[in-house]
Amino acid sequence: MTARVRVPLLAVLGVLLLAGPFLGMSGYLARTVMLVGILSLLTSGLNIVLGYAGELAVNQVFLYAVGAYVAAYLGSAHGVTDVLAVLAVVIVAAVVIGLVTGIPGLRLGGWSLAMVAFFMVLILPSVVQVLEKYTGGPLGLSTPVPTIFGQELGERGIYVLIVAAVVVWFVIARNLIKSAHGNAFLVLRQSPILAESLGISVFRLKLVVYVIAAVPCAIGGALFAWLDGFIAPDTFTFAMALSVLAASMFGGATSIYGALVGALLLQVGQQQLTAFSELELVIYGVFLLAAALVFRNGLTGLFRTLVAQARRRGWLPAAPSAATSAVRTAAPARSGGLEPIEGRTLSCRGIGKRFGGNQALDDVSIEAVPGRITALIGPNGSGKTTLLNLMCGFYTPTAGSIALGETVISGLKPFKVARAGVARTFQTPMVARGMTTRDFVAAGRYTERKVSMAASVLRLPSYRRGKRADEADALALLELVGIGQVAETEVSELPLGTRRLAEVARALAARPRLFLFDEVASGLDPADLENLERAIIAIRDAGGTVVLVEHNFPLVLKVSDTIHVLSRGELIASGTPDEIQRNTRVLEEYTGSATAVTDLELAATDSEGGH
Ligand SMILES: Nc1ncnc2c1ncn2[C@@H]1O[C@H](COP(=O)(O)OP(=O)(O)OP(=O)(O)O)[C@@H](O)[C@H]1O
Repeated sequence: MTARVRVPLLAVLGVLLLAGPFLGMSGYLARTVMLVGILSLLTSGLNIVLGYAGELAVNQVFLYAVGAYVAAYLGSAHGVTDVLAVLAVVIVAAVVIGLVTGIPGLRLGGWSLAMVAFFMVLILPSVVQVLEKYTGGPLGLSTPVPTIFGQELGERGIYVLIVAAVVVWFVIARNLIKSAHGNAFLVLRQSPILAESLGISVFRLKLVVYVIAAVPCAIGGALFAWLDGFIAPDTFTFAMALSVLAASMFGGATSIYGALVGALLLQVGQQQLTAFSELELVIYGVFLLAAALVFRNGLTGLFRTLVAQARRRGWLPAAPSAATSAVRTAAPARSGGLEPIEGRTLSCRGIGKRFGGNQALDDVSIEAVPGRITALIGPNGSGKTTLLNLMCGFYTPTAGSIALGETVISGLKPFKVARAGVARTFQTPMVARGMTTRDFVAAGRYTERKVSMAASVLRLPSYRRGKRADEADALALLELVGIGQVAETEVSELPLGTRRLAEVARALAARPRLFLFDEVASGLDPADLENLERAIIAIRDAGGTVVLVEHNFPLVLKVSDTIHVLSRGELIASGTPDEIQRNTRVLEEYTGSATAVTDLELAATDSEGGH
């Protein structure tokens, strides 16, 4: 469904839903709609933190309780019932709790964070007890009727408030996720290593996602307190935490509206199964297992797969590509060249790297200069990738230092090295699932052209300008590496060779000063190889500093200005391709590897014949 149809359709549905009670909707149905809405807020919170930050932080019920108690306490103890004032306090409370639990929790990450989150839900009754003076303890707390500008909200008013809050939240979530920030979240979920190499501080972004995800949960709590007019600790149970998890898995954690689908299923299911309430945990367990086994991306994922299959078989028309052609015309025509790049000299001085008892690199000193291609070759296990990982901050040298221009980059975190102007590709290409090739390439510019989250949510002109420029840039770069035709294809579905070229375009998008290509030619067919060669030469000609770690000797001999040869962690030769081809030490070292020597000799013959 195109946005032109979807947006008005959703708007009409939203208005009909809002007007429900005025059009004769029954009280039971209205309550179901409100409960689905509230549960969808919690599910959306979990979806954001699990589906995008990749952290199983199931603390939504804790935040829900915080929202509910804040609303109830402000109303009953201080007479503050104004919806906007209370929601403002609730949001601040969610942010504070998000920060206080997220900063230590996210440092631990993984299962430790999941345990912390479960623990938060388990200790809730004790917290309520300890704070009895404010929470009413096990007896609970009644919540005065909420007001807006001094007017009390009746039943219909509360209904409109809840539905409006849910609609507003989903618009916010949608706008955020469908922006460069959402793409950065997807990169983060796919691989923290990839995120860091794009200049993203993984810890900071995870914290931001975690805090954002806390907000709808706490708002849901306040709405629930107003809906029922009374809250008690037995509302905020472990079973509820599981129901949120089940709703997320059913709807699909990376689908924006999957939270609504999951919440609807769970809420309606719960209402139908009240006779079996003692079996609640068992039922959720079965739900979770079924969701995990049958459809890993939830019902919305299943729906998307079915639509994609129907399109492939021609039962449905192909996906609209109007957006592509619009962007295509917006892309500046470039004659295969690049804008000038301000390359920087990379200096590695006396580099040593030890892994336990294994000296992977010993006293290696090399330099790569702007406007030149510097290749790093050597047999398997000679230390090439280790050196590359040192250059981009994934390892810290045990001896020596690395500088980019005047800046010492060894010892910096990878995202800081990336921000200093270092971009890399990976031996096994790393791409994020759930985004187009064009968006993946544009993600390379995430830290360069930052449009704030607020501007993205509000779709301000700065957001639109940034998006247009990023898309045009990404398309031009895809054209440059010869794969413009896959701009709208899901990047994770590209074949290996095309994925490698997409990575090169992504590296270029960051406008770095130093390019590190790790075995970028492996797996490429001749046509792709030609495109790659052209791109590397374009980078060099534009003034970039290029380091090429490669086993493809014909390519190395053809494009390199300088070649450094590593063997068992030591630098055994440096020179021009001609010098290296005739270096007896290099040929001797390669004799240890039958394929390598054949490759090098063959390559030498090839390149001589070729020139
Ligand atoms: N994280 C690590 N922990 C322990 N040892 C490592 C680690 N990374 C690399 N090594 C070791 O360092 C040495 C150099 O490995 P490296 O991967 O850098 O070689 P390479 O030249 O890139 O090889 P290839 O061409 O096969 O990729 C090897 O002995 C390897 O086992």
